[in-house]
Amino acid sequence: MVVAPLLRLPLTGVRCVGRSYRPQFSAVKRDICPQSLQLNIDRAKSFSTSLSKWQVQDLDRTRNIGIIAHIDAGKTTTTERMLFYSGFTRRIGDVDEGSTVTDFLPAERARGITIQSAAITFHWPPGDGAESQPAIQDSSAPRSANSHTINLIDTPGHADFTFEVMRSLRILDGAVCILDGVAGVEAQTEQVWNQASTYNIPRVIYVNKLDRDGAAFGRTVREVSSRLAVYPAVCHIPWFEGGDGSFVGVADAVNLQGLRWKEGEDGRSVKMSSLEQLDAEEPALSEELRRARIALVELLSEEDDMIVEKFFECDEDHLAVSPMDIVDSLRRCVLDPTSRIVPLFAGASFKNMGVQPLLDAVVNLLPSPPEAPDPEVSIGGVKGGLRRLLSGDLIVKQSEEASQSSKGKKKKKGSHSVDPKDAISKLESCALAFKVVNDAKRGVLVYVRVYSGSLDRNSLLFNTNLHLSERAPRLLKMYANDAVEVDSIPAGHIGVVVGLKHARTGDTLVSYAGNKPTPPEPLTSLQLRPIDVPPPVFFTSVEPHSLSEEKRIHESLQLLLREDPSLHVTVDEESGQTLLSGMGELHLEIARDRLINDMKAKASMGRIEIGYRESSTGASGSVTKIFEKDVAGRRGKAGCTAMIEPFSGETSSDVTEDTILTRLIDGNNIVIRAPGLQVERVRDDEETSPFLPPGMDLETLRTALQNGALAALARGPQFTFPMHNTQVTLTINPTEHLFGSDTTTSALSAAARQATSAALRDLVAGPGTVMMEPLMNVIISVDEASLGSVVHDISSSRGGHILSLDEDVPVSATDASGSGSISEDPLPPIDPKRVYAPADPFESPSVDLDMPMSTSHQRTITAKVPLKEMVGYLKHLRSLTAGRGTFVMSVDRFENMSAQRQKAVLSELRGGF
Ligand SMILES: Nc1nc2c(ncn2[C@@H]2O[C@H](COP(=O)(O)OP(=O)(O)OP(=O)(O)O)[C@@H](O)[C@H]2O)c(=O)[nH]1
Repeated sequence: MVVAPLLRLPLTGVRCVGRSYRPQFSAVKRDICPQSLQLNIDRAKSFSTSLSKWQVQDLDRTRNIGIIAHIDAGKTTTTERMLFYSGFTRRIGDVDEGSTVTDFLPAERARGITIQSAAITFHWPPGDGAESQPAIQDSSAPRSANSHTINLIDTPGHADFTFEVMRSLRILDGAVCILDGVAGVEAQTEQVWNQASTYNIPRVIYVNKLDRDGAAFGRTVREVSSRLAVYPAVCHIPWFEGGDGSFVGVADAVNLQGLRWKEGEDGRSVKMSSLEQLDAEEPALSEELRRARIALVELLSEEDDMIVEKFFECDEDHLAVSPMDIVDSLRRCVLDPTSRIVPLFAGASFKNMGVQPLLDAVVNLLPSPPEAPDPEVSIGGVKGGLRRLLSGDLIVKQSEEASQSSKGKKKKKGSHSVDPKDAISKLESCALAFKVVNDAKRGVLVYVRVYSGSLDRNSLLFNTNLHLSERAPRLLKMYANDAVEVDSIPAGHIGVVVGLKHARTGDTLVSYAGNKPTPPEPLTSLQLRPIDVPPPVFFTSVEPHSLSEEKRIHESLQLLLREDPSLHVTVDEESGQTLLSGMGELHLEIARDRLINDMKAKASMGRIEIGYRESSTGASGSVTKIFEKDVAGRRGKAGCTAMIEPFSGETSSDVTEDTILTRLIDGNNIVIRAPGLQVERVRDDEETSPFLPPGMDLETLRTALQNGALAALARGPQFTFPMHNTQVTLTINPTEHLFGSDTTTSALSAAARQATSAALRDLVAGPGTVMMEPLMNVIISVDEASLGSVVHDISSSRGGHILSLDEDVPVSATDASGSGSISEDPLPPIDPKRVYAPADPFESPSVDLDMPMSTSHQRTITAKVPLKEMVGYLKHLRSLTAGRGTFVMSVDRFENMSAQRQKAVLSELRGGF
C-alpha cells in the first residue's frame, strides 16, 4: 500500500530527538525547549492575577476535566506527570514516597490514596493557557497547537467515596478514564464509568501500566467493549521492543508514527519514527499500526459521515486520510451523546511514557464548557436543562405546573404572582459549591463551578439548599494548594470562594439583581444537578476528652459535615453521646483522621459499627404532650399531638387541606397538621397566622416541630437504633397547643419531641418495633474457575440472594452505583466483529477485524447481601479467587430482619455468641 504524505499533528510540549520533528503548523512556532517547561508555581501564579484576563479568557480554550478510574489504576501518578510536563512542577511527585501535589491531605499522603477531590489548574501545551492567545485559531492546526487552560478535578477511586465521586463528576465537562493494563476493566471501573454516563460526560480512555509484567492491552481493549459497552477507537497501540520485549512507547494510529521514550529518563524527550522508519526497525509493529489505522477509519466511518467523505476523497486509502480529519472525526464522536465510540490511548505513567499525547487528546477531543452537555437543573419541582432555564422556558413550565396544582385551593390573602420571566432576568449568576475544604492557612475554601453569569467578589449569594444569603468576600483561582486572588469567576470556570460561613459541598449558590434579602420566586428553589445523599450505614461514637473540649469538637464536626455531607452527626438524647455515621469503614476512618490528626480534636472514637435501624410494625395511639418549663430563664409553654405508623413510601398520600408540612428526612416521613390555623401569605416568602405567637412566622413553627420529631426519632423505643421507614404525624391545635408569647420555638420543639417519644413508647406496648439492617447491592468479578465457590459462599454462608451470573455484563445492565438515578435500558451488546484489538505478546493469533474475539472468561455475580456479612469480605474473596476477585457494593435499602437474625445480631452486639 502506498503511504500518502501525511499532515502530521504535533505532539505538543515535548522535546523530540532522533528524527527531528517539525510541526507543519505556523501556530506552533514557539519555544518548546525544555527550559521553557521549567515553569514553576510562582510563574504560573503571575498568569492570571487580574480580573480582566479571566473575563476575556476564551472559554473555547478551557477544559474542565476529571480523571476517573479504579483504585490504584494510576490517577495520581498520571496527574503528577501532567503537572510536570505542563511545567507546573519542577520535579515529578511520587505516590509511593508521599510527595504528590494533588494528594495533599496528610491522611492521603500516608495511605497513598486519593480522598479529596483537589481542583488544580495548569496549561497545556505549556504557555499562558487560554489567556494571551490569538482569538482566532488556524483551523488547519489541531487545538493542541495553542495553549489551553485545564482545570483538573482529581476524583477519588475508593467505593466508600461514591458520593464524592458523583459530586465531582457532575461539574466535569469531560473525563479521562484510566485503566490498569494488567487488571483490565475492573468492577469499580464499571461503577465510575456508569456514574459518568449518568451525566453524559464525554470521555477518552487511557490504558496505563503497560510496562508491568502481565500487561494485556488487547484483552483490556476487548473488555472495554464487552464490559463498558462502548466501541474503543484504538488511537495508540503499545510498542514492545522487538514484539515481546519491554514496553518502550506507543505507535500512534492517528499520525502513523512511533513515539519512543527512553527508560529511566523523565519522559520529556521522545523519539518519533515515521511509518517508513518503523518498517525498517520494527516491521511487526508497523504492520500492526497499519491495521490499527484501517480499523480506526472503519470504525469512525460507521458513525461519522464526514470521515466517509474524506475516505472517498483519498481514493479509499485508509492510510491517506489526514490526521486532522481523523482527530476532527474523533471529536465529533466524543461530543455526540448518541455515539458509542470512545478514543483509547496507551502508556505507562510511572515510566513517564504516554502522558503528553494523552494531554493532547484532552485538548483536541474533550469539550470546552460551551460544548459540554447542558447541566440538569431543577426549579420548583420541574427538571430540565440550564439553557432552557436561562431562555425562560423551564420557569414558564414550572409556573404553569404550580398554578395547576394550586387550582381549587383558596387563594391566600395578600398573595400575588410574579412574572416567571421577570424572575429569570434577575438571575445574575448561578454556581455549584462542589467541594468545601478546611485549609489550615486560608480557612474554609468553597470550590465552585460557575454555570451562568459571573460570580463577583462581594456579591450576595443566596444558598438555595440552606435558604440563606451570605457575601463572597474573596475569590481565588487555585493551583493545588496554592492560589491567586481574582475579582470574579466567570461562567464555565472553577474557582474558590473564601469567607463563606454556611455553604456546604453540593449547595447551589445564586446571585441576583436588586437589594432584596432573597431572590424572587421560584429562583429560591433552583438546584444545579441535584444528587441524593445515600443513607449512612456505619457509625462510631465521638467522646470528648473533657467537657471543655465539647464545644470545639462540635465545631470541628460541623466543619467536617460542611466538607462532606455524606457524614452525619447525631447526639443521643438520653446518653448524650455524639455519634458520627458514614458510608463505609474507610470513610469513617478517614473522618476520624481528619478530626483527630488534622483538626487536632481532643476526643476518642469508639469502634466502627454497623448502623442498624428500628421501624414500627403498626400504628401507635395519638399522644398529646404539653411542655411547660422555664428555658434559659424564659417561660416556655407549647403542646403537640403525635401519632406513629409505618411509612407507606408515598409522601403525598396523607396531604389534606390542613397539612402544613410533609417532608421525607433520613427515611422517615414527617407530616404536620394544623387544623384551623388560617394561614395567610404576607409576602412571597412569608406566611403567618393570627394564632401564631407574636414575631413567629409559619416556617419557624414548622422547623421547630420538625426538629423536635427528628430528635425523638433518633432513638428507637425498643432497640435504641434510629427509626426508619416511619411516619410521624404531628397535630397542632391552635386553641389548645399555642399559648401566645409563652410559646417559644424551643417550647414547640420540646413538645414535639416529648409527644413523638411518647408515641414511640406506645408502640412497644402495642404493635412493637422491628430491627432493620442495611442490604447491599453487590457486584463481584471473578474468573470462571472461582465462580462456584464464590457463589456458594455468598448464598450459603452470607445469607445473600444471587440475582444474576453473567459473562462480561456491561455495567449499564447492573447498577451498583448507589446514585439511585439510573433507569435507562441497558445498551445493546457490542458486535465483537467491529472491535479491533492488537494481539497481546503472549497471544499467538492476532485478533483481526473479522475474527471472533476471545473471551476473557470473567464472570460477574450480582447479589443482594446484608452489610454485616460483607464486612472484611475483600480478604475472603481474595483467598477464594487466588487474589484476582474484585467487588463493589452500594446500599440498596434497609430491610426488616427476621426474628431469628435479630436475636443473633443482638446477642453479638451485647457481647454474647
Ligand atoms: N509499573 C507501574 N506502576 C504504576 C504505573 N502507574 C501507577 N503505578 C503504581 O500504581 C500504584 C497506584 O498508583 P496511584 O497513582 O496512586 O493510583 P490512583 O489511581 O491515584 O489511586 P487512588 O488515589 O488510591 O485512587 C502506585 O504504587 C504507583 O506507583 C505505571 O504506569 N506502571
